[in-house]
Amino acid sequence: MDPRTEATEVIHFLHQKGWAPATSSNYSFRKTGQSNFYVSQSGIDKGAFTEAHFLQVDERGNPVQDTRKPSAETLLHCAIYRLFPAVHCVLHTHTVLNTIVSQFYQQQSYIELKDYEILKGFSGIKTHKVSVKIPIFANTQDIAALSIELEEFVQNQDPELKAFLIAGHGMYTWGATIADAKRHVEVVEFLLECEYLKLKLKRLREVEKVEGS
Ligand SMILES: CSCCC(=O)C(=O)COP(=O)(O)O
Ligand SMILES: [Zn+2]
Repeated sequence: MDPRTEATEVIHFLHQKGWAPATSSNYSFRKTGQSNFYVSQSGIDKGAFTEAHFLQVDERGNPVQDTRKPSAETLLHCAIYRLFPAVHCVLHTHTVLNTIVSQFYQQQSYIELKDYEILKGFSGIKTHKVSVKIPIFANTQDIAALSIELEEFVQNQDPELKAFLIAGHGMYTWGATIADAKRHVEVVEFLLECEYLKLKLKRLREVEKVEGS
């Protein structure tokens, strides 16, 4: 399938799931062997997104013969493609869960996902007996600074990074193919829901303990 068509289908899937409300979220794909990539136009309602809303940018995020505005977060996509040469698709979602969980866990600066079977949905993971830490960066309107922070984090702390959260904002993940990136979004969102519910159950148990004593 043409990557533009495939990526557009994924965007509609994410929008239908409620993971890209209003004009939030942005997406990109890169063709094999190219440094330029295609990123979503800024400010588009993702329910109305069409293939024509992708525009070509160079590796620094500058539009190639196009006057339209690429996503305001294009520099994060640039950083991810620079860091991971095998990556061909980057997906960013704004979900209720990734927005609130990232704020809730912001102080510890990461959320740890471990002992879950679905972790095998991440490319390269073959067992549930792993711990995947999703870092949480502070939200900012300075995307250039955030992309530098991301690059330094990957280079110095986690060269195998699979996804990251921006507090009160959203989640980024990526993959070698568009299908891999979509699967990674589903894995992260599923596990954030698990962590959220686990936390609620823990609190419930604590309340029951206090009330029972
Ligand atoms: C209305 S959401 C605020 C911007 C944002 O976080 C986002 O993901 C969409 O920005 P874009 O420039 O890609 O439309
Ligand atoms: Zn965003």
